[in-house]
Amino acid sequence: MGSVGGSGGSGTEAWATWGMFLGAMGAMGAGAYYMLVMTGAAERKGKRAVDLGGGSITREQVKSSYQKYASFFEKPKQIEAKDNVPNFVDTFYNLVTDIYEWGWGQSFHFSPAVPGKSHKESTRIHEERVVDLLGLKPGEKVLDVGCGVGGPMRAIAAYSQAFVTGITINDYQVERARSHNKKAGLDRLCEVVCGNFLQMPFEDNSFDGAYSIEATCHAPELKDVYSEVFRVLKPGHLYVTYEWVTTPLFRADNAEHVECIHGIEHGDALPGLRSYKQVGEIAKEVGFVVLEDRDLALPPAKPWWTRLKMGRLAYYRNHLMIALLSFLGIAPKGVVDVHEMLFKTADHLTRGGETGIFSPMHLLLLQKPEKSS
Ligand SMILES: C=C(CC[C@@H](C)[C@H]1CC[C@H]2C3=CC[C@H]4[C@H](C)[C@@H](O)CC[C@]4(C)[C@H]3CC[C@]12C)C(C)C
Ligand SMILES: C[S@@+](CC[C@H](N)C(=O)[O-])C[C@H]1O[C@@H](n2cnc3c(N)ncnc32)[C@H](O)[C@@H]1O
Repeated sequence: MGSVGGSGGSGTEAWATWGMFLGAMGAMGAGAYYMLVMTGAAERKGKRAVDLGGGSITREQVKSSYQKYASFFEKPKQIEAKDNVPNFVDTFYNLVTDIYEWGWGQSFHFSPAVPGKSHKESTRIHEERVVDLLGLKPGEKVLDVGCGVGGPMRAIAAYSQAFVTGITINDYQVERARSHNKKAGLDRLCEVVCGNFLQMPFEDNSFDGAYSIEATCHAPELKDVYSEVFRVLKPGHLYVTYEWVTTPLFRADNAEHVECIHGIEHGDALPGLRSYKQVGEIAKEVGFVVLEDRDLALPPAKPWWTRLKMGRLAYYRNHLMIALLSFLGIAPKGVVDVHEMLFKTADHLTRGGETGIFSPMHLLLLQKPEKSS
């Protein structure tokens, strides 16, 4: 029998076996460490798998908060009660903000793919378009309606040198956005306020421009948020919004279309998607002059959903990782359910894009008239 430390051939074999065993253990450990700590899912962005939490919700409350979120869509649908919506949206962002940052980045929106450019560059191009449309100048004051953790805000401030004020209903996002602004050295230009965009804590006629990127879809009544933007914007000045809508290809009598749109609403905290036609009409009702009303997703733009679709393999890996972290007690229990919900919504969004029945980037360029009627 060869023993460790014994002499002769069998002793050498035993050492070799031990060496191989330890090597394999080391490689597995390094692999697990890489998976859990180092990999940043689709991209690297400052959140790690081991940091995933529930925003401002305590670890213990994540599971019950998710159950509460899901129950909003059960009958009778609480989501249909207008007053419940901001609270419900706040809960949603407590649940998803860390996962979004970890798996997508600091800009919580889609962008048309740009040939030869990375996702990061395409995202920036989509954000900088806002500056060009608004004609923003250094030193002007612009409002970001529904700012998330501030990816667009920082790109827009850096590109225009304008002062950006962002508003979000979610206080965890305020904390994240302020920390990112500071790290990026942009806190001189960017400020973040926690509040409801249906009743904004800003003076009338106080902004030189305003924009919203994939945020007003959370408003139970679009008219309410557009009226608020109208109120705080200086006369003659511009508002750009990228809206989530159903397109002319959507058929309300097609069961597959309806199922896909409901899937998008459930996975993205939406009180009900509006049609491409409604958004422009509502803007006019509020008093805006509509300067542009078009879908940025239409060709020649390249698909916005390829990034989502291509990430599928990474989502499976993420799911395993989250399940393991949750099992080990590192991630809060309900995070697995939240991730599963996002997994499903990724499919619905991709189908919405591929069939062309849904767009997350219907552009409205609106002007507040010099004299309001
Ligand atoms: C504008 C809104 C959010 C748009 C997007 C930023 C997010 C919509 C769906 C999200 C995701 C889906 C799948 C997730 C994946 C399973 C996970 O492993 C990593 C994160 C995802 C890719 C996640 C990232 C953000 C989205 C693309 C709404 C809410 C109005
Ligand atoms: C999908 S995120 C988009 C964030 C940001 N525009 C971006 O592109 O990164 C939607 C944002 O709208 C905000 N929001 C939704 N309803 C709101 C409300 N009633 N008042 C203020 N913010 C709201 C959310 O908190 C979130 O920050």
